[in-house]
Amino acid sequence: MNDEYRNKKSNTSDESMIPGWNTSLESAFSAYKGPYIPGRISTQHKTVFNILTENGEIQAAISGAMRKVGKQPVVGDFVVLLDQSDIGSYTIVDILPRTSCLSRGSAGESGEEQLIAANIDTIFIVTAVGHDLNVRRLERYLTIVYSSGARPVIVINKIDLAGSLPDDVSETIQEIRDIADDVPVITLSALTNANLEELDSFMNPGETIALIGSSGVGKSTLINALLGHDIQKTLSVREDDDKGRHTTTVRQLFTLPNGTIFIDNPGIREIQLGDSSDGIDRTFSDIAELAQNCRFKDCTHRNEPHCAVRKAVDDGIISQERFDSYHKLSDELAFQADKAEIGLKGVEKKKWKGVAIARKYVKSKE
Ligand SMILES: Nc1nc2c(ncn2[C@@H]2O[C@H](COP(=O)(O)OP(=O)(O)OP(=O)(O)O)[C@@H](O)[C@H]2O)c(=O)[nH]1
Ligand SMILES: [Zn+2]
Repeated sequence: MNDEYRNKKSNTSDESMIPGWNTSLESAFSAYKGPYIPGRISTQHKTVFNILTENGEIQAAISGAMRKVGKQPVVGDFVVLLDQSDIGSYTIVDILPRTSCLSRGSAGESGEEQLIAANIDTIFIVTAVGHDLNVRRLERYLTIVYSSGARPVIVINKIDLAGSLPDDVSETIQEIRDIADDVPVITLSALTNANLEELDSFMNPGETIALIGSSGVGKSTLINALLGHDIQKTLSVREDDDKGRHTTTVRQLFTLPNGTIFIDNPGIREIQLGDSSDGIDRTFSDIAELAQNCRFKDCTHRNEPHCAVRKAVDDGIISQERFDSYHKLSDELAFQADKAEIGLKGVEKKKWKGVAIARKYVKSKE
């Protein structure tokens, strides 16, 4: 634990309750006179936000004026709240200037981009030795991070498995170091904690970090290792949802004992890259493997002669259901890609779990 930070925390004003609050925010906020307090969005619900303030964690919605102009805060935003705590109410009336914004953009005609999180200083791009380790994928993640304005750090997790894999991991890691240029590349194991301390120099008190990377690379495990607890247990908050039902949510913004702030939310987790064939190949690796024996390199396994995949279905090696589902998903992904839609809008998430949707374009931030 950083002593300097501990001292700062124990004897500063109430605003130190707002993780990441600093002097430039202070001066931006000083324009507000009256019953206003600052806060930071910690969790985003449909219309309500959880906000960390000097009065503790509160819930508020945005003002009508903000709604009218389409101003939407996201996790990590520093906001201005109209404090009507005497009547038990707070309203978000403004968003303080952002230092970075992580978004996924649609390349559609509207050019609309979907903001996911704001004011992230550093993004750990997490990958893992094994299937996920891929130079091209990392290049795309780097594009996202660069356009967000945050500083990228490449984290190669599961290094404990390196020795037991058939392929030469060290060669790929060297390739990654080559394309990474001056971006730090850290190899570690979130499971055994090997090399975990190499992340220390990127985790400064008061700075905000987010993790992006494919599902299963170990983002949760890494956060747990850094936190030293089981995060689900530590950070779950029981509260009422928009319909008044009790729910358990995991706080999306939290502070580590050393004062580093982490943002981990579904929107960030859903940033998955890769062209559609990538995702399909991962989900249907058996079919992808067989497809190497099809006569045509671009065989769609429908009508082409000498299709090894259809033969495997005929031979009962691959079930008809699996084959059908493969085609169904390929079609849907192709459709999605054509629309160049980024996001999971209108798609049942469950169905898509584990499938990397084509996220063809990453719009740079405004
Ligand atoms: N061998 C090994 N396994 C690991 C390591 N880190 C995580 N795992 C395992 O990898 C699996 C996935 O880890 P998670 O932390 O759930 O991955 P995630 O990136 O959070 O996945 P999503 O929640 O889907 O985004 C789990 O079974 C972990 O135990 C590691 O360093 N070494
Ligand atoms: Zn084929």
